[in-house]
Amino acid sequence: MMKQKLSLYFVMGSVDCTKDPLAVLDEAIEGGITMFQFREKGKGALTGVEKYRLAEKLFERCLAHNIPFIVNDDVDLALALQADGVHVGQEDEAAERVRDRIGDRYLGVSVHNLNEVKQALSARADYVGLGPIFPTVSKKDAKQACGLAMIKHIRAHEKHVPLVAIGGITQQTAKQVIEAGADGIAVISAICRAEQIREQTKRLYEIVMCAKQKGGS
Ligand SMILES: Cc1ncc(COP(=O)(O)OP(=O)(O)O)c(N)n1
Ligand SMILES: Cc1nc(C(=O)O)sc1CCOP(=O)(O)O
Ligand SMILES: [Mg+2]
Repeated sequence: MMKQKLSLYFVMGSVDCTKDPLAVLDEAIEGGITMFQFREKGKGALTGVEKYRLAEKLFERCLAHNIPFIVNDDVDLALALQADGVHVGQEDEAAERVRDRIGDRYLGVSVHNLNEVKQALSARADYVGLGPIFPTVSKKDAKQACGLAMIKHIRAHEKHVPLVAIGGITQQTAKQVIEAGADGIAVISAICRAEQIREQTKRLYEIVMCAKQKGGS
């Protein structure tokens, strides 16, 4: 179930969009995204009531289409909205504490190596986000790219962990990412920077689903 939801995970905030974020999300939903993360971060990001109002509207769209709505970093916001889950990184609120606060909502944890995967699992994470796989333009403080080899390494040691790969993934690389052992791809620019968001999202979805079918996951 979780592995299916991770297939095409769209991560986005207003800063990533060149047009109305609601219109971007609508098109991405029409294109077939399977999960959404509200990541309102970076220069010019909304805060306070404005951030809350945008989150509320994006959440409504996801609810209407049965797409899990995950909040990045901000556990208070996730609880206030009764969102489907939270995603935290190694420098955010500790995963164990987040799990205690959110109960059985989804918990995603960013990881960069096998040790962090094991820690995330002991904190009762529902999935891990491994990245950056490739260099990314969307996260200023991203670590060095770990490449497809890290996906293979983690999958060799943790056969069942729901794992989504993130960072610089495009239509050109999505197939290799799934073949390396990821259950899905998480993207910002491959959707936000697409000229035709609906069509490009649909293409990404087809690539991922086709690669997953062949790999039997
Ligand atoms: C699915 C997914 N994976 C990884 C991240 C990165 O989280 P983090 O390292 O906490 O960095 P920020 O996104 O908070 O800048 C993610 N957001 N989503
Ligand atoms: C939000 C995020 N986290 C990363 C990590 O490595 O943990 S890379 C990243 C940005 C992903 O955006 P794009 O698809 O445009 O490369
Ligand atoms: Mg974070």
